[in-house]
Formats: sequence, C-alpha cells, structure tokens
Amino acid sequence: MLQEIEVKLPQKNYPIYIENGLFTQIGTLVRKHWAKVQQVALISDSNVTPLYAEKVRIQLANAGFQVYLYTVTAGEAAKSLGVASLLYDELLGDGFTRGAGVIALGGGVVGDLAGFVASTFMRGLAFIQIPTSLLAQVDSSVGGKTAVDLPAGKNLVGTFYQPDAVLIDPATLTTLSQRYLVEGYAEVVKMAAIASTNFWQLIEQVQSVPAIIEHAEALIKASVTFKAKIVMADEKESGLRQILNFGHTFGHAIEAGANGALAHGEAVSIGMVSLTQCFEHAGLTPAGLTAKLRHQLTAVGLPLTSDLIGQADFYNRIAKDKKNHNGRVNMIYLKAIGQPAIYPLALTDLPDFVSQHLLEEK
Ligand SMILES: NC(=O)c1ccc[n+]([C@@H]2O[C@H](COP(=O)([O-])OP(=O)(O)OC[C@H]3O[C@@H](n4cnc5c(N)ncnc54)[C@H](O)[C@@H]3O)[C@@H](O)[C@H]2O)c1
Ligand SMILES: O=C(O)C(=O)C[C@@H](O)[C@H](O)[C@H](O)COP(=O)(O)O
Ligand SMILES: [Zn+2]
Repeated sequence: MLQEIEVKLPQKNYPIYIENGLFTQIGTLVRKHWAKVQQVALISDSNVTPLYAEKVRIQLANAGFQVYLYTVTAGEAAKSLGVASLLYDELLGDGFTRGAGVIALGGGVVGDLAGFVASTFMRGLAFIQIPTSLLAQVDSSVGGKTAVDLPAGKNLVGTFYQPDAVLIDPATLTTLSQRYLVEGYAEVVKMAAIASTNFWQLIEQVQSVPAIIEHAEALIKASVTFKAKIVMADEKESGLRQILNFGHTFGHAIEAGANGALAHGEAVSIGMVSLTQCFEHAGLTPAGLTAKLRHQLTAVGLPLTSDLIGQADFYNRIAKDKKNHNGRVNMIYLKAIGQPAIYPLALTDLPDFVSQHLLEEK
C-alpha cells in the first residue's frame, strides 16, 4: 500500500511516498505534482542509470514529459562545482527554461548535486527526489539540504531547497552493494539514537546485514517520519535541526580527510562512537551508552575508529564546521537514547578534550 508522510513547511508542503514497487507509478505521481512541467532533467549516476533510468524515462514519457537524461560518474567526486557547472551547460544547451523540472535518481550524491543544480539554475527549477540508496531513502532525500564539496571540506557550498515530492521504492535496495547498504544504515542508527527508545528498540531487531533488508520499509518509515518532524520544527537549522548532525562533526572531518576511502555513513559511524566515548568519559553521557552504540554498529560491520582522529588535519577541518559560532563548535551528544543535547565547545579546547577523553583512553 502506498504510504504518504507529509512534510509541512511555511513555504510549501510536500509528500514522501513509500511503497515496494512504487517505480511502476512514477509517471502518475510526478504528473500529479507537476501539472504544467514539460521538460525534465533526469540526473543519475553511472551505476544507477543502467539499472533504472530507462524504466523511469519510459514512465515519464508516458506521462507526457520530454525527458533528458544526464549521467554523472558515480562517487562523492561528482558533488563538485565543476560537475554542477557542466550540468548547467548541458541544461542550457538542451534549451531548459524556468518551467522545467529536475529529478534526482540515485543515492545521496546525486540527490545533493541535482538539488543544488535545481536550486541555482535560472534561480530555481522544480525538483523531485527519487532516492535509490538506503542512505538517500532514510535521510538525504528529505529536508532540502543540497550541497557540493570544496577541497577544504564537505558540503561547504549549498542551499536549502525543498523538493516537491520524494518517491521511495525500497525494492531498489536489492541492487545496492552490501557496503552501501550498511553505510546507509549508519544514518538509521543515528536517527534512532537521537529520536527515542521506541526507535532504538526497532533497530535492535537488526543484528545482521540481511536484517537491514528484512526491516527496510519499517526503518525508512521511522527515519523519514522522525526527520520530517525535526525539519518541520527547524527547516534552516537555526537550532534543533543540528541534532541530525550527531556524529557528523567528527564524521565530516574523517570522511574528507580519508580522501574517498570512507563512505559518508562509515565516517558517521566512527564519528558517533568516538564522540560518544569522549562524552561518556567526560561524564555527560551515561556509562554504557558507547558500548550500546558500538554493539549496534559492529553487528553489521561498520567501522568504529580512525587514525585520523587527533591529527592536525582533523582539527583544521572541524574549524570549518558549519555549526561553529564565535569560536565554538556545537557538538551533539547523547544524555540518553532519544535525548540529544548540544555542547558548545571552544575550538581551542577541542584538542585537549579529545586527548583527555578519547586518545589517552586507547
Ligand atoms: N542532504 C542531506 O540531508 C544528506 C544527508 C545524508 C548524507 N548526505 C550526502 O549523501 C552522500 C552519500 O550518499 P550515498 O551513501 O547514497 O552515496 P552515493 O550516492 O555515492 O551512493 C552509494 C553508491 O551506491 C550506488 N547506488 C545508489 N543506488 C543504487 C541502487 N539502487 N543499486 C545499485 N547501486 C546504487 C551509487 O552509484 C554509489 O556507487 C554524501 O555526499 C553525503 O554527504 C546528504
Ligand atoms: O538533514 C540534516 O540536517 C543533516 O544534518 C543530515 C546529515 O545526515 C547530512 O549528512 C547532512 O548533509 C549534513 O549536513 P551539514 O550541514 O553538516 O553539511
Ligand atoms: Zn549524514
């Protein structure tokens, strides 16, 4: 049955549709939201295009859209100003104008890049997300954060630009590699840790990789319902939304410092564990919570540590975190499962904090 979760915001409302096999309804669903759109840019990547682009193109063509497919090379490197600029040129060359629409078909990389292009080309085209990785289905397709990276760090150029709809077909997860299924699950663990003990009990049923697929629909529904609630309360991240960054202060620095060796969710997994270990040692997180997190993440083979932590590059990258204010970085930690809190730590104190509470413990 088609499930619908509504994201209600001051400027617009939009639905997140979830159904196994939803791909057969894409034409109808997109037309429902885009009555007047004719030209559509379908942006995907070199792994997803051969699997799903033709299916989607036919559906859209049958619904009366004129579809242009643009395929970027799979991987984080596509989230760059250079690739965005190539896409602008292609759109111009193909005669795209303001009434057109952009559809992201792929993982979080395609979603962030296509959303960025949609939000900036001619000051904004209509935008729809069709996420195909677990990470994109549970997190990145919802909430309107779009971005490209700079050499200095992740997501340093971007916009808040909400889609008109999010179309999730969990059946696409059957073609996703185990590595990316598991890294996407790290964001589910993040959501559960900050959301509630109920959500945590749900993920406790996942003690192996096949269990992620088995419970996929429930995990997606719980994640997007929770994320939608946070986004509705604080769309532009002036306060509460920062909790969705649990694990990311360390995670972004580790991911960027690893130069492509770590996927986003893998870095977030390391970020959540190392940060929680610091706060547990500092007495702000209750004893035993790091072990709980570790257990949940290792059950599916996620990494927990990185040698990058404590290096100069690690602190330099954290100094550019978007949550920094007045020389302090807002660290998200857990007072308990479902009780995230913000700890503004002076950047100058961070190396000592990490040495004292994490590195000396090793
Ligand atoms: N905007 C947000 O709120 C938000 C939230 C979380 C993460 N992100 C961003 O998302 C990105 C990570 O997303 P990701 O983990 O999806 O990475 P990704 O987009 O690189 O996808 C992972 C891999 O899976 C492939 N793939 C995707 N769907 C597939 C399918 N159904 N079958 C086979 N292969 C498939 C991709 O080609 C890629 O090789 C990072 O750049 C991160 O910063 C953004
Ligand atoms: O939607 C949000 O808000 C998030 O923080 C979700 C994160 O999982 C995601 O990685 C996001 O892109 C990080 O945002 P950033 O502002 O730290 O770049
Ligand atoms: Zn993330």
